Formats: sequence, C-alpha cells, structure tokens
Amino acid sequence: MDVLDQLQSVIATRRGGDPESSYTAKLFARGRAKIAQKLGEEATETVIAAMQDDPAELTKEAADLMFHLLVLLTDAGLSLEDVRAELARRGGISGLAEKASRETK
Ligand SMILES: N=c1c2ncn([C@@H]3O[C@H](COP(=O)(O)OP(=O)(O)OP(=O)(O)O)[C@@H](O)[C@H]3O)c2ncn1[C@@H]1O[C@H](COP(=O)(O)O)[C@@H](O)[C@H]1O
Repeated sequence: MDVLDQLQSVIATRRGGDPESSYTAKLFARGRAKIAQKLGEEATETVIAAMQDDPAELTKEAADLMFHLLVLLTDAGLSLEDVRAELARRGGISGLAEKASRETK
C-alpha cells in the first residue's frame, strides 16, 4: 500500500471521530463547504510557492493540498480509486484531442 492509500485509510477512520483530538475529524465535522474552502486555500498557497520558485515549500504545500483533496473526496463518498480509474481512462488520449472532442459536443 503506498502512502496515499495509507493516508486515505487513516482519513476514512476519522469520519465521526473526535474533533478535539483529530484535525481530520474536525474538518469532517465542519462540513463540505469548509473542507472545500481549505482545499482552495491550500491550492493558493501551492501556487504562491511555485511562483516563488521554492521547491521545499512547494513540496510541503503540495502535500497539504493532496491531504485536503483526499478529505474532500472521502466526504463526497469518493476515493483515490475513482480518480485513478478516471486518469486510467484518459491514458493515451491527448489532452488537446480530449478538449476538441468536448468542444464538438
Ligand atoms: N497529512 C496530514 C496533514 N497535512 C496538513 N494537515 C493539517 O492541515 C492544517 C492546515 O493548517 P491551517 O493553518 O491552514 O489550518 P487551521 O488553522 O488549523 O484551520 P482553520 O482554522 O484555518 O480552518 C494543519 O493543522 C496541518 O497539521 C494535516 N493533518 C493531518 N494529516 C495526516 O492525517 C493523519 C491524521 O491526522 P489527525 O486527523 O489530526 O489525527 C496524520 O497522521 C497525517 O498523516
């Protein structure tokens, strides 16, 4: 099991947990809108780190971003497997070709 799968498992165990002892449980308790807000904040911090050309900070912000994305997916009843399946479905399809097919629909 890789670190993202392990993290997803830990996150799932925190649903309904004690917000006083777990940051993840606190996020779940605050609800989808708050989780989404935190994800947006972490995305902004990731962009800032990238623009400052700071690889160490970018790595940390990317980790924060991925953690909050996993919490949001879990709250929505989705998992890394769903995202992996979507990425696999796109394998071999150029992003440009995929965009063109969307524009003709
Ligand atoms: N990977 C993470 C992780 N990344 C970031 N964070 C937390 O995300 C928070 C982001 O910081 P902020 O200052 O933006 O948030 P805040 O000020 O606490 O929140 P707001 O008041 O702004 O809403 C910090 O508290 C970080 O510790 C994480 N918290 C937990 N994990 C993982 O989740 C596991 C379970 O954690 P708990 O649920 O806390 O037991 C841990 O063992 C880790 O593996």
